Amino acid sequence: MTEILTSAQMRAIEAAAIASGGITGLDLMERAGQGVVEAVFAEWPALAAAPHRAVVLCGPGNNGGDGFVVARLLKGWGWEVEVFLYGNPERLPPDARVNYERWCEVGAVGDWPSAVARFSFPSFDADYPDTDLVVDALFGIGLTRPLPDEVMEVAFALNDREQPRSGWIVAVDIPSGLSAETGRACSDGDPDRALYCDLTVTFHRPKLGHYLADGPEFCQKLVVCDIGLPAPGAAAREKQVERDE
Ligand SMILES: NC(=O)C1=CN([C@@H]2O[C@H](COP(=O)(O)OP(=O)(O)OC[C@H]3O[C@@H](n4cnc5c(N)ncnc54)[C@H](O)[C@@H]3O)[C@@H](O)[C@H]2O)[C@@H](O)CC1
Ligand SMILES: [K+]
Repeated sequence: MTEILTSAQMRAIEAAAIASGGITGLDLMERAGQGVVEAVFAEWPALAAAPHRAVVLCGPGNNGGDGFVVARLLKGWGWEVEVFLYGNPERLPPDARVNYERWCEVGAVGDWPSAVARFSFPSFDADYPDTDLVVDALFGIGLTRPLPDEVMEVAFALNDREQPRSGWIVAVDIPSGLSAETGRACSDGDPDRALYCDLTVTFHRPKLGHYLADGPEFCQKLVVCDIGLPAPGAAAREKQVERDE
């Protein structure tokens, strides 16, 4: 049976693994980004066959940090990558900040008004070449309140599937706007206040929100990626082995 976690359980597992000294948050973030790229290439082999164009939307927390890793890795594959940050780079949490800096060594970061302009009609339609992949690294399991209006401006454009110029959309951990606990958009009643994705790549174990309520519709295909965290009960088993020796 698949084990499904709450956000709090996932945080506790990550914190325990980091505290044990076996792995750093930065390692986990790198593996998360690698897992997203691998899942994208496995899902759409044509994207792995030659460099394409991506837009990476990064948020103000560690989900955004995963996005900077994905951007750097895709650039390493020869892709053309545009990155936009919703938030203040000075206030990124430490691991996300490191990956922001690493990205800045190889590419530019647009601010959020530029992202809104990028996806506004009619410029989205007329002024920009097709994008093959949008990476949603805005909010993950840390989303605590409804998506801000300026983020929804971009999400509405991407959710409009009559305008297929954005290519495939991959969600890092969970589609932005969706509660990892309830599977509903964090909103005061608008069920569409989240980003509809084609592929969702989550880490270690699925979360409740991937399966409950509207979760499956927002996530579409769900891939669970191993980022090197211990399996449930592993710590207890290790202690048992120590006692037996
Ligand atoms: N070491 C780690 O903690 C790891 C975290 N990972 C990634 O980190 C994510 C969790 O990171 P965080 O806990 O930083 O959370 P998020 O990155 O999901 O978002 C938290 C940030 O968004 C802000 N926020 C929340 N709701 C908002 C709203 N409606 N409007 C504006 N700002 C809002 C919070 O104040 C905080 O700054 C996971 O989903 C996963 O993608 C992975 O890299 C694996 C390792
Ligand atoms: K996300």
